[in-house]
Amino acid sequence: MSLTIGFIGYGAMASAIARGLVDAGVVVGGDIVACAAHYDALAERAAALGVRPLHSAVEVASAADVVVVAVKPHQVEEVVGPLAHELAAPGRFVVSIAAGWTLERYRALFGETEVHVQCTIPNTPMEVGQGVLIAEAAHTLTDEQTATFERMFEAIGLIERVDTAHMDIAMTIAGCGPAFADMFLEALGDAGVKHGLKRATAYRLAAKMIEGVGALQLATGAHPGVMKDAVCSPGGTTIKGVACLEENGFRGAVIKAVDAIVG
Ligand SMILES: NC(=O)C1=CN([C@@H]2O[C@H](COP(=O)(O)OP(=O)(O)OC[C@H]3O[C@@H](n4cnc5c(N)ncnc54)[C@H](OP(=O)(O)O)[C@@H]3O)[C@@H](O)[C@H]2O)C=CC1
Ligand SMILES: O=C(O)[C@@H]1CCC=N1
Repeated sequence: MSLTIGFIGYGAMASAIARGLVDAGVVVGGDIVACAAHYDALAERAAALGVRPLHSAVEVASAADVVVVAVKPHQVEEVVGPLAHELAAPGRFVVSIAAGWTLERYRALFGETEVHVQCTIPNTPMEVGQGVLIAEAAHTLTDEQTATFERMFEAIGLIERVDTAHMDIAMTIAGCGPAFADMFLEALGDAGVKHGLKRATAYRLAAKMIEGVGALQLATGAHPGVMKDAVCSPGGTTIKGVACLEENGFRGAVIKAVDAIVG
């Protein structure tokens, strides 16, 4: 794809997307430009992929065909607001990954200036081409820009379009969920070590198990309860652990964690 992709903010999520795009062959590192608050640290991080570090957001906005807004949500107004003129250049479009930012908020930010915007929420597994990208159903990309957007992100994950009203809950499941899954992975690793497994072995077993469970559910569409029942042999080992998780409010704790984010 002959495109320049610009990241305004090049932290954890932006660099995961960049790595995914380069490894998937969507672009080469030299087709990516980025800026951050601290130029020297950016230059070091960018070198890993051959990404071109720039000194300011306005330089990124002027150089890129696709501008990815990847600063913290509370910084979008201050950092991206003044760039409306550059972002409105013909052919250019914005992909926002900032939590809580919707098309309506960008419209208010840019006022009269017509900028093509697609709001999204990615997740960290994009780094290895196994991500999810929540995309707001309402957007202002042209058909051609939409095709470019889809070609870019389909290479590194599943694109799931949701209504504006469901952006926050979709973000919580797919965008925040990796941290919950990481905690589960870490806990299984600790338990494995407690019972004598090498840590690396325990993580490998737990990670592949989590990957496989996701793949099985996606392939069969089976109800998770049915999948769980298939593992629990009558009078067997698994049901003892399941009963213990129920006693400790495992599922309730997960639902409460989601409530804590979406309110
Ligand atoms: N992490 C995740 O899993 C996900 C994150 N997101 C969204 O992605 C965005 C970034 O999050 P994340 O990557 O985790 O955060 P990070 O803190 O890792 O990255 C933020 C980046 O913004 C840069 N920055 C700060 N101020 C400026 C500025 N004035 N001009 C240009 N760049 C600036 C920082 O620079 P420096 O490094 O020099 O300080 C850093 O590179 C957020 O909006 C978040 O909601 C969405 C989904 C998932
Ligand atoms: O924690 C955060 O705010 C970001 C948004 C979704 C995942 N990480």
